[in-house]
Formats: sequence, C-alpha cells, structure tokens
Amino acid sequence: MDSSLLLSTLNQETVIGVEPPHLPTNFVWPMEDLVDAHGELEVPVVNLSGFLTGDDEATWCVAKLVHRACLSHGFFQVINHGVDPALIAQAYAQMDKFFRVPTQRKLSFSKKPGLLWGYSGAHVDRFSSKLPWKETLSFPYYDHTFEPVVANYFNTTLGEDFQQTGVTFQKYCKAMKELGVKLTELLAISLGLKDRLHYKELFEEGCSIMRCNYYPPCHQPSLTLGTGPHCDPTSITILHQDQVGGLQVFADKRWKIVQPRSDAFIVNIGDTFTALSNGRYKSCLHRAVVNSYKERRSLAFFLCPKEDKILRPPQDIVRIDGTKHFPDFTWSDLLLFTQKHYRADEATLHNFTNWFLSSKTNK
Ligand SMILES: C=C1C[C@]23C[C@H]1CC[C@H]2[C@]1(C)CCC[C@@](C)(C(=O)O)[C@H]1[C@@H]3C(=O)O
Ligand SMILES: O=C(O)CCC(=O)C(=O)O
Ligand SMILES: [Fe+2]
Repeated sequence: MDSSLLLSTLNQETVIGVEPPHLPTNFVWPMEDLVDAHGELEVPVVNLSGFLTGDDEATWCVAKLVHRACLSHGFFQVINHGVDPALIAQAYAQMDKFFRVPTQRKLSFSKKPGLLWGYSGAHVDRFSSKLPWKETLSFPYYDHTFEPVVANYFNTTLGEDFQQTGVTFQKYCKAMKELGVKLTELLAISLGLKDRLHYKELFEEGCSIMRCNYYPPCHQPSLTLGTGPHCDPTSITILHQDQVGGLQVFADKRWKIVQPRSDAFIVNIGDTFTALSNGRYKSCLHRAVVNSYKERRSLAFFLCPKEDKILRPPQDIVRIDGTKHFPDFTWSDLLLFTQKHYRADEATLHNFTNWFLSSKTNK
C-alpha cells in the first residue's frame, strides 16, 4: 500500500453522517491478539524519593517492591522520580508539533530501511500485515561523546523549525538516561547483588532509543491494535502515557488495563534485562489499544547497553541458580535480529536464542 494512501487511512477525518470506509485488511489483527482486557492491573507504585536521596531503609523497602513486581510480570511505576513535570509537558507539546506536520513532509523524514531512526507510519515500510495503528518518531540518545546528539539530530534531520523540539528532547532524554541508570542500581539491589553498580557500566556508553508514539483515533478500534502484543527487546523501558489510556499488560492469564498516572513513569523489564537477571525478572508482555474518539500519545525511552558489551548475568546469580539460561550475546546481536530477521513479539528472546545458537554452530 502506498505510504501516503496508508497515512490518509491512519489520519482520516470522521465525517458526521458519512460511513467511514472499512479498515484495510492489513490493519486487521488476529482474533487472539484482540481479546478484551479484564479490569485494571494493580500496578506497584515505587516512591523513589528515599532511594534517590540515599535513605538506606527506604531503598531496602522499594527494592523489595521492585523485586516482587519483576518476578511476577516485570512491570511497576515510579513516582517522585525527580523529572520536572514541565519538561514532560514540553515533550508532549513538541511531539504534537511534529505529528501535526503535513503527511508528505512527515514521509520525507521516514526511517531508512534497516535503521531505527526517523518517522514511520504504521511500519508500512517493514510489514505487510498486522499493521499497527500508529505513527512513530524514533531517535538515538547517548551522552558519552558530550555532544547534544538529540538536538543535533533534530537540527540536521528535521530542520531548524524543529530546533526547539530538539532542545526539549535533548533535556528529556538526558533525564530519562539518568533515571534509567539509577533504576539499574535499584534492580541490582533488588537482586541482592553485592555491587549495586554492577549493571551501570554496561549502560554508560550505550545508545538508547527514544520513541514518540502517536495513535490516531480509529473508526474500527476493536479490529486493530496501536502496538501489538510484545515484550520490549531492550533492557528497561521508561514510558509516560497521556491521560487517554490504552496501555495493557498481560498478567494472571488476562489483559489488564494500566490506568494512566500523569505523575508516574511506567517501568517495564525488557528481554535484555531478563537475560541479565538469568531469567529471574520477567520481560513484560504488553500491548497498546486504540479508540474511536481521541488520539493517544506515549513517550517511550528504551535504555540500551553499549552495543558490543557481552551481556551475561552476574556470577553470583548463576551460581545460586545452578545454570546460565541464555547464551552470552551483545545488544547489537539482538537489535539486528529484531530489525532484520524477526518482528518483536511475545517470544522474541526465545526465538533469538535459538537463532543465535544455530548461527554460531553453523559457523
Ligand atoms: C528495539 C526496539 C524494536 C521496537 C522499538 C524498540 C523497543 C520496542 C520494539 C517494538 C515496539 C516491539 C513491538 C513491535 C515493534 C516493531 C513496533 O511495534 O514498533 C518494535 C519496535 C521496532 O522494531 O521498531
Ligand atoms: O504506547 C504505549 O503505551 C506502549 C508502546 C510500547 O509498548 C512500545 O513502544 O514499545
Ligand atoms: Fe513496548
């Protein structure tokens, strides 16, 4: 399907009294992915204030909460995280400015094949079925070169009328990286590691992924999905959703609604951190549904380790567990798998492990 035709499908105006055309079949998802949610997920609320100010007792308390949440379905939310609410509001405002740009101009920022960075409309450039009802803008964040990589990205790739967007997301991503690295410390504590900084050096020079998700209203929301069922292949996701609601987590054999909280960031464990915890912490299975009455936005920051670092769980954990459940791999290996060989879903890590081991034995 031609991208601009597809995008006019995504962004069609509903005209009162005029029957909208049927959803194109490539947006229709299988029934098993469309099962209704049942009730709300009781999301553990982790108050970070004591941990962030070095209060040992408060740290111990939240580490136990995080441990329980990560053992069950790899999902919790954090409050008193230290991120300025005004910065979050500016990020949404700048994201809205981008997605309001005329279709042809957005298409001019399209991702190059095989690359993550840039604009995508329903991933029509990558997939021909189960198209997600969303537009995305993805860009890199790293800080070990001391250049403002996000501000530069917007200036050079999107042009000077997006200069303020770049400045805003430079600040936003810096805040996300700082929070993310602190969360790796809290996760190390929750796993009982002697060295609470054990994971930190994996991420300091990593290139993380910032993704703005824009979900237009859909006239047949029950037939499609904004983002299909999946576990994030990355390590830790720090997500803010607007107040419209749509994020759902699969827990206790049911899809559960995640009630938006404007003062909270949602944190979910990804496949890479599941491997780094030797399988103890669950990679959270989640999806995003759409609706017929209002667009929905989410800001997803995917913390990623340095691409070439060998990823393996701490020896203490493997010794206690008696076996190492995943092969040593790099984030570069897993990212390549999701971008060139496999569409990330609920079984990415299992299929990656088989692919990775078979490709090694065939060498
Ligand atoms: C490494 C990544 C691949 C995806 C973006 C990041 C982390 C989440 C992944 C994704 C969102 C999981 C669902 C499928 C996907 C194709 C999507 O809907 O965007 C995934 C992303 C991607 O491959 O672009
Ligand atoms: O938009 C959401 O709430 C979830 C998006 C998501 O899971 C993702 O981008 O990986
Ligand atoms: Fe996700």
